[in-house]
Amino acid sequence: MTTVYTVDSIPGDGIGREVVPAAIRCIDEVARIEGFEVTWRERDWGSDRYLADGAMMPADGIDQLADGDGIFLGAVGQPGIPDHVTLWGLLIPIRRSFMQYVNLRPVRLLPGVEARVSGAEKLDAVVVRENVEGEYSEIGGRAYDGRPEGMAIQQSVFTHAGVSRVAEFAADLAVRRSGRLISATKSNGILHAMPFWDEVVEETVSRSGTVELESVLIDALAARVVLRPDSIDVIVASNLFGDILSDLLAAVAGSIGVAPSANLNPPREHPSMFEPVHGSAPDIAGKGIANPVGQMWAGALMLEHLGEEQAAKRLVIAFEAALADGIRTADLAGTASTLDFTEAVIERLRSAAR
Ligand SMILES: NC(=O)c1ccc[n+]([C@@H]2O[C@H](COP(=O)([O-])OP(=O)(O)OC[C@H]3O[C@@H](n4cnc5c(N)ncnc54)[C@H](O)[C@@H]3O)[C@@H](O)[C@H]2O)c1
Ligand SMILES: O=C(O)C[C@@H](O)C(=O)O
Ligand SMILES: [K+]
Ligand SMILES: [Mn+2]
Repeated sequence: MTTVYTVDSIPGDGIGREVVPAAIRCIDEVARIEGFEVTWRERDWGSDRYLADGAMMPADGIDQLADGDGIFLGAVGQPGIPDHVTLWGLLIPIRRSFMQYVNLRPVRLLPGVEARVSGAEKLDAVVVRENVEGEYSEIGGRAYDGRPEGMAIQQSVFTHAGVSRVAEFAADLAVRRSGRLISATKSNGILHAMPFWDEVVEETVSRSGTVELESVLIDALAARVVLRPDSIDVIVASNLFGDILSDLLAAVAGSIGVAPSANLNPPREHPSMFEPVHGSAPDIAGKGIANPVGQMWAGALMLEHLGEEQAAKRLVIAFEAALADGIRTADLAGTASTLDFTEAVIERLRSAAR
């Protein structure tokens, strides 16, 4: 009997609507080759829906996703709508409702891509970003809007459970890689939350036995990413620090357009969500030039999560081969369109399967 996976696809906004269909074509192709099927439940959720109905997704949107095997997201965000409305109306509720507390963001220099800084040739790292608490919180408020007394207060939330589970995940990953783990911190300036982060990370990682833990202040770590990218393997970081570091590392690896992310619910009690690191890129949306590699790689992470490791490998090998052959989009100084690149990947999937 053929295995069938049910995946909710949410292309969302901007280039999400270009790179999601591109990646789906490739996933369907590897599924055919490997002999399984994906039933896509396409959701037209996002900014257009918000403008028409006042909500990014239906009131029972989370329930609709709950029984699926995974969620395949493009990006949300559109000029004219405040970015917190689009993020908190769709992306963040999904991450939180499904306890996707790990945001896994691998990054490495892909074949054929020119290193932007020296040392990036050997860049091969993973950011383990805390994904449901930290600096992202609903706790706070505004007062006296529009008056000189106008103010905003935003509380960070760091819990023992939240920090230790993400640290444990990162330590386990470090054990399977170099054995080294960097914790991004700011315990010199952030008086309560970051010393707490340090303590809980240290206590958790020490239980893992062999992992060599290095706490690095986030400002110095940002510089180190650029100056010595090859000195970095696994990083565990709070929600905001991990967000910033992942764009920075992606840029060092050539383009934000190639970076994938997996929003994981490690106990597998709920579906996980796979998306590129990048956003809806309104500056290039509709031009057909977006790099679909980040979305394709996110698709490979999803296939791996589903247990289809062979299919995941095939997909990564195929987009790497297309890049190595010089087929590259404009962000990587190439001339290929999204469609050209996608066709090139499909061609390589087919010829490798022959
Ligand atoms: N997970 C998400 O849904 C998510 C992530 C980040 C940003 N956003 C939203 O996206 C919107 C735009 O945000 P931004 O401009 O800060 O970040 P962005 O990632 O959308 O774009 C930053 C720059 O990178 C380029 N870029 C991004 N992806 C690319 C790709 N695949 N190929 C080629 N070039 C690419 C863009 O053209 C732009 O110049 C905002 O509304 C923001 O809130 C959403
Ligand atoms: O988490 C966010 O802030 C949205 C986006 O920037 C991301 O990296 O997923
Ligand atoms: K995204
Ligand atoms: Mn981001």
